[in-house]
Amino acid sequence: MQRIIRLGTRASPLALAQAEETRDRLRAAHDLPPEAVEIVPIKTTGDQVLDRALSEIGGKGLFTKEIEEALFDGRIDIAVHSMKDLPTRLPEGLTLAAVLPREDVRDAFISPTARSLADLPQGAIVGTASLRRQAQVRRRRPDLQVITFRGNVQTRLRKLEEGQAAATFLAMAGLNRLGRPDVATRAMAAEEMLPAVAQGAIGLEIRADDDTTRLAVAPLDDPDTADCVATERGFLDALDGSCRTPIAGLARLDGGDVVFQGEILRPDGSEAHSIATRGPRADGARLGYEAGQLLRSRAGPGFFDHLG
Ligand SMILES: NCc1[nH]cc(CCC(=O)O)c1CC(=O)O
Repeated sequence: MQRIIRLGTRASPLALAQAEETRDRLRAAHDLPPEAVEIVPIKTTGDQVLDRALSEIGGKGLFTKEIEEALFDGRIDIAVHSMKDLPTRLPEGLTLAAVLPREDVRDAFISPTARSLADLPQGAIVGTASLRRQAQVRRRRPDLQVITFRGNVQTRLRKLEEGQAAATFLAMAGLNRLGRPDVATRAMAAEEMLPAVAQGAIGLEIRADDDTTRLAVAPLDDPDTADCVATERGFLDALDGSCRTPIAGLARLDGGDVVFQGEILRPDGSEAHSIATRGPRADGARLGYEAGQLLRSRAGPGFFDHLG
């Protein structure tokens, strides 16, 4: 009898869409019947805190801890994660077995009235819960007022319609996976807003000793995405991946090379440091890590004072 493969994921519409994509790819790779792959929605700490900026609660893995527990307990075989939400160091006994082909890496600018960030009137209100986007907006447009903005796509669009803010941002990847690319007023180029590390990538985490599942997910791995994400996560790892440091990073391939760009900012946008580097794609993780170390030393100890 065919073993049932259980996919664990958050219960949000985006998380479910990502799990469905994983299920479809698994079924196609092994010619499996529908009942062979089951999706198990799991509530996480991050899902239960809706009224505060996530950064205020602190701690890494807000969206992953309960799902990893289910993996350890054997309630699921594969944890499907937005790589963006996955801490750089995985718990002992778990491993990243595959990274799916990346969606659009860019951030979407969303506004009922303006065409772009530069186009917003002086002093306009912009809503986002992301520390990175808050810092990048303040850096580029110090005149704007930034407020914390959370909730799903529908909630945010309603808040925009009500005039609570003139604009917001969401990952293009999420909008595309939800079948709502129309929500984006414009996709922002990386030069305008450098995306979060691993944005648009889905990772499959399994038990390190589960060889059956490792073999099952192997054909789903996209080496191009995996090498880029490894570079970006190396960068994040060197910077300690603190939830309170706005960090952005994007790697692309150019032949056999990985081309990386990274940025760290003060939350108020008063200071930013960026770095660009390239090297053999096989060395991506080390390259990213070294870029992070260099940026850390360039920024100096004072830069991280706000962490206190
Ligand atoms: N932090 C929440 C989160 N985690 C992943 C995505 C979008 C999908 C992705 O980047 O892969 C989002 C929402 C957003 O940033 O708009």
